[in-house]
Amino acid sequence: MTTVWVDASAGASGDMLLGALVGAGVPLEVLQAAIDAVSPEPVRLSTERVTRHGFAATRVHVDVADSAHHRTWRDIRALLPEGTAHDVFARLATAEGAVHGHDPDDVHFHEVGALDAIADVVGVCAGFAHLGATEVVVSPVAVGSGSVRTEHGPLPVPPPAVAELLRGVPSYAGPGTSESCTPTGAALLTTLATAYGGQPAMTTATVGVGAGGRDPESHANVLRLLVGEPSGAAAQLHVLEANVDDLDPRLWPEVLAALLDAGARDAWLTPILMKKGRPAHTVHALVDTELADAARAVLFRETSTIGVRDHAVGRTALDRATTTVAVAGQEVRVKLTAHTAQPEYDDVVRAARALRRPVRDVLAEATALARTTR
Ligand SMILES: O=C([S-])c1cc(C(=O)S)c[n+]([C@@H]2O[C@H](COP(=O)(O)O)[C@@H](O)[C@H]2O)c1
Ligand code: NI
Repeated sequence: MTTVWVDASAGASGDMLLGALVGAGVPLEVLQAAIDAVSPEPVRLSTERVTRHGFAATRVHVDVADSAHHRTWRDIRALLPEGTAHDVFARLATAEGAVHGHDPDDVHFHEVGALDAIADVVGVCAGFAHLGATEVVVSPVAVGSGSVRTEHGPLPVPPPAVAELLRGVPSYAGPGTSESCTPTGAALLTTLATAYGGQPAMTTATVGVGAGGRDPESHANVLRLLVGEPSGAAAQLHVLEANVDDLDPRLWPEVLAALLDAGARDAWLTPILMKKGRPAHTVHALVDTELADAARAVLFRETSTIGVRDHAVGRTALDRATTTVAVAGQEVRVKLTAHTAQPEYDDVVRAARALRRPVRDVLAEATALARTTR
């Protein structure tokens, strides 16, 4: 399992991503070979060590022979096999088609001609594949502010294609006073991302710092990749909450069950006194980022709430394992940590009923047995 966290707090572009991948240890030859396999004309990659506001970074130069030749998505699709690079271009073409009111097939890729875009997209996808990324978490994306000069005159930042590509994705202006995230950068991030948010719990092995061509006064214009292994400690979770004063109380157990079925790690109620002295409940669900939407949907579907709060929370969990002990021949699963041995209560009740013994006796015996087997 390899986790990659993309720090896009200074924005993203194809060349920043290429630089960060090389900085994180992906051999340039891997990127070059992937591009050579599809490019209709020669493309040459080279690297340069640069500094951005005092920070060392890798810049990848993409030299193309015919930067004036514009290709449409129809042309490029014919060059690309099915796969992630194909998906990135399809997203880009769909977004461009939407904002210009064109058929995606007829979309021309901007400014520098399609070869440069092919190199960026194919190279970046090959780089992530080389890392073996199983989880790609993308930070909120800085898009910049102000305006950007294009062939067609000035465009507001974020330019229309970026705004379209980042629909449903956390983004903000960030430190840049011009365009920080290009359409190619946005298409790459949103195709590769498996989740969005701050750095996930991980043990970082390598850090890649990628620079593009611009070196503005305002900030270090770099994109960082943290590459490592996922770790269970201090996971980033969410607590969803809603105060409810008008639900038939008989429904609450099913609401909690539905939240757990939707993948919540825990779901619980607290009694509260609401405005106008009304007795009510707060329903809470502890969820992983990627399951928050599903749990939120349960709250809207199964309760009468019209709003759900969301707090990002840290959580430090002890490593745990499950063992099975036999109490007078009855199997009881026990959850073990370095400090605790906790029999599964449902198993204990089933065993106690089968043995016609008090639940607390079976609980004590299962706990003692688990401690001796540890
Ligand atoms: O020329 C056009 S139509 C144009 C449109 C847009 C839209 O967002 S729509 C953006 N741009 C700018 O082109 C450059 C190159 O972007 P890449 O993704 O190809 O690197 C960039 O500055 C875009 O904002 C041009
Ligand atoms: Ni455009």
